[in-house]
Amino acid sequence: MGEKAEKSPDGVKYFRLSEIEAQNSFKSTWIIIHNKVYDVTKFLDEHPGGEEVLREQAGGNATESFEDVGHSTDAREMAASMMIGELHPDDRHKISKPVVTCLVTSPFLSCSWWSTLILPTLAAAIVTLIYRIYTAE
Ligand code: HEM
Repeated sequence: MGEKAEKSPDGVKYFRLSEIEAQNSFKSTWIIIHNKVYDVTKFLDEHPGGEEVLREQAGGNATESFEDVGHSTDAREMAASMMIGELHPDDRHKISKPVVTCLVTSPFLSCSWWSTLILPTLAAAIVTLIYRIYTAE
């Protein structure tokens, strides 16, 4: 009870995360991208990126993988035609990741926890090394 699909005030169908997670088979494959729910069952063997990548995300949050690929506008329009509803607002926190504060940004690295830790540490180590060499004599 309570954990059933509902409609938002503007008529969008809301799915609970538990309902979406159950759609992870060949018979029915749903994925979540930006809190929207897509039924990609019929699209599996048409996907230019292959069905395997979609099946790996089945029943779960595919937002990051979808954006990492840098899908075209065409791809986004195709996705829109497969949208069947949205993740229930009360379940959205369950799939969102904690926000990483980016201390160091570099064009070669994306902001990740290790780059924010390793880069400053490495920089400090190099400065210390140079300082030691200059003050050795
Ligand atoms: C409804 C969702 C999706 C649609 C409509 C879609 C559609 C497409 C389309 C049309 C392309 C061709 C390139 C382009 O136009 O950007 C493509 C490529 C690709 N897609 Fe998707 N995609 C979806 C979801 C995903 C997800 C969730 C993943 C990863 C888990 C993924 C992984 C890829 C990869 C790796 C390629 C690149 C293939 C290559 O360049 O050889 N796609 N997709």
